[in-house]
Amino acid sequence: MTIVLNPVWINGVQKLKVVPQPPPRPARGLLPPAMDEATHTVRCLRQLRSKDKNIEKYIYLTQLKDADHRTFYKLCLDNMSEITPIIYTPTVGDACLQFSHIFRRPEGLYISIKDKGQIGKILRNWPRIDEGRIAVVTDGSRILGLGDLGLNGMPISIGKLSLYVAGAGIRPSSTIPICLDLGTNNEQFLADPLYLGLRQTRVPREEMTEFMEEFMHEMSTIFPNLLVQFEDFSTDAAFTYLDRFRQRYPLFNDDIQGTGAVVLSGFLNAARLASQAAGKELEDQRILFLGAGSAGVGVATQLTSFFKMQGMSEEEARKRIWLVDSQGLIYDERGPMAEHKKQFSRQDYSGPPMKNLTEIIEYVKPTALLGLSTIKGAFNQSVIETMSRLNARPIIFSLSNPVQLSECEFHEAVQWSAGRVIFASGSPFPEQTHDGRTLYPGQGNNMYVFPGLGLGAILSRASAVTDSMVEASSLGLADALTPEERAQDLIYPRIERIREISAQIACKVIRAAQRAGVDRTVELRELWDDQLLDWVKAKMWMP
Ligand SMILES: NC(=O)c1ccc[n+]([C@@H]2O[C@H](COP(=O)([O-])OP(=O)(O)OC[C@H]3O[C@@H](n4cnc5c(N)ncnc54)[C@H](O)[C@@H]3O)[C@@H](O)[C@H]2O)c1
Ligand SMILES: O=C(O)C[C@H](O)C(=O)O
Ligand SMILES: [Mg+2]
Repeated sequence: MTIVLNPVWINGVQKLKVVPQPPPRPARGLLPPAMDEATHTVRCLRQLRSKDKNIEKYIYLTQLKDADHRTFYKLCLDNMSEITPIIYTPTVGDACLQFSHIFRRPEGLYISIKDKGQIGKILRNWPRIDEGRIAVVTDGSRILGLGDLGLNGMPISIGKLSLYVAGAGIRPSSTIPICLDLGTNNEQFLADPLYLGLRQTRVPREEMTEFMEEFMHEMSTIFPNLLVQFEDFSTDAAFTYLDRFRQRYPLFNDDIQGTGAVVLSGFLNAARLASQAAGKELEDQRILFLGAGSAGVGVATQLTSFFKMQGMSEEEARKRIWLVDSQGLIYDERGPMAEHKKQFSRQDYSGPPMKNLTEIIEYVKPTALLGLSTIKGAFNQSVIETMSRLNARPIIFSLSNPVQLSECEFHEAVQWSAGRVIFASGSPFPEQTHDGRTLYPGQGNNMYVFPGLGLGAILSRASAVTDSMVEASSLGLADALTPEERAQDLIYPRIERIREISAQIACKVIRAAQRAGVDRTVELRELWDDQLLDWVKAKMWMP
């Protein structure tokens, strides 16, 4: 790659900045005479649309990215709402299930338990060490709601990083998709002769922790400017390694923190609509969760901020939140429970275990019902009709992924609530017409947050990702709705505007990093807000 040194002014001082240049056009004769970029993008879009199955579209796009990443990202940017569901949720779920069968060429880094003791040596094999800025790391132990997929989880890291590039303009060469192979308990994969991972069950937790310590240490030594995003670790590992490493390295857990931020943002907008319709105050909201895993508890924790913004204490805020897991309503007298659930365990209920969701709704009288349970159809007609009887505009977020695990589909929520629902889902659903009106579902997926959160953390060279930075990303997203989007009752902006939104989120994150004193690009402190926004936008890579 050619390098050009461009003079730039920083705080009145002229410095030379390294600007990598695109590769030169192939020599005359090596391209057909009528080949031009714009028409080629149209050609690729036609080829993509000619495929019937989404998994074939996924394979086509993977190969296009490998052969010609500029055209791939141009296609993404020009067709965000069409392409995101293919390279990301929900199709990426099928890509993971079939990864060992559809695999063409390797992409990313594979580190296995067999590499313990020499992880640094393996990391040094990465061809672009100096450029590394963001790694998405999974151990494949809880891929979407699909369970333990072992090494087949790699497409999750790849898909998230494609959205970093498309959605936030992170330079492709600075992204590192990583899959840690610590074994799998997926018997079907272990028996599959094509499975690409180690043929062994998962290692005990103690051994995993030693591995993770070595991995994080070597990562920070070899890639000193790297932000790490943990993705789709099983519940206990997700909480354990976030707590263990977040003070020592710049990292965040997308399922706990990214999801918390995206749902807080959508909830802020939804609660305004619901409270207006009911003629009530924002502080009257009561939230019931189905699912108390890493995402459920992550979101519940972040939603306490909603109540604190209304002037409540932490304790009062928690009292507005009820959690249900596979055993039913979570309350102290039920008996021993996992550590992460305790903070939301109810002390004000002491009857027999309550398992039926409609009965729990009658007891709690929630204004909002949020699903992170992986249970398809859990929000059935009786559940939604009960929510609709209790609320002028019920808030229903059916957040489990992929689409076949969603607690309910948008058309069901519209029909059973007679068009009154305020709805968001993890996976995309088509819009609906009701009584001559077009209703749009929100996509409450962390994809709205992690690109901007990551961009802000990378550009400020934050030494840690603080709670205040995560919250700033959420408020940045909530504020990003345009008047037109608000007029259509949207609670999330349209995905086509993701670059603009990511830039706004990144600015809020940078300011939060500065307030927390974890920023290391200190010259950004001198910039006014509009200068900072311009600077962030100028940093974004364009295909
Ligand atoms: N929309 C998003 O951005 C987003 C982000 C993260 C996770 N998710 C999705 O959320 C889901 C859960 O993820 P997680 O990491 O919390 O998983 P998890 O395995 O940690 O948690 C699942 C939870 O659901 C509960 N559950 C299981 N069966 C139940 C039942 N029959 N009734 C009630 N509760 C039941 C479990 O007890 C557990 O508390 C997944 O489908 C994941 O894809 C969505
Ligand atoms: O990957 C997604 O689509 C969202 C989330 O991180 C999940 O695990 O479901
Ligand atoms: Mg995830």
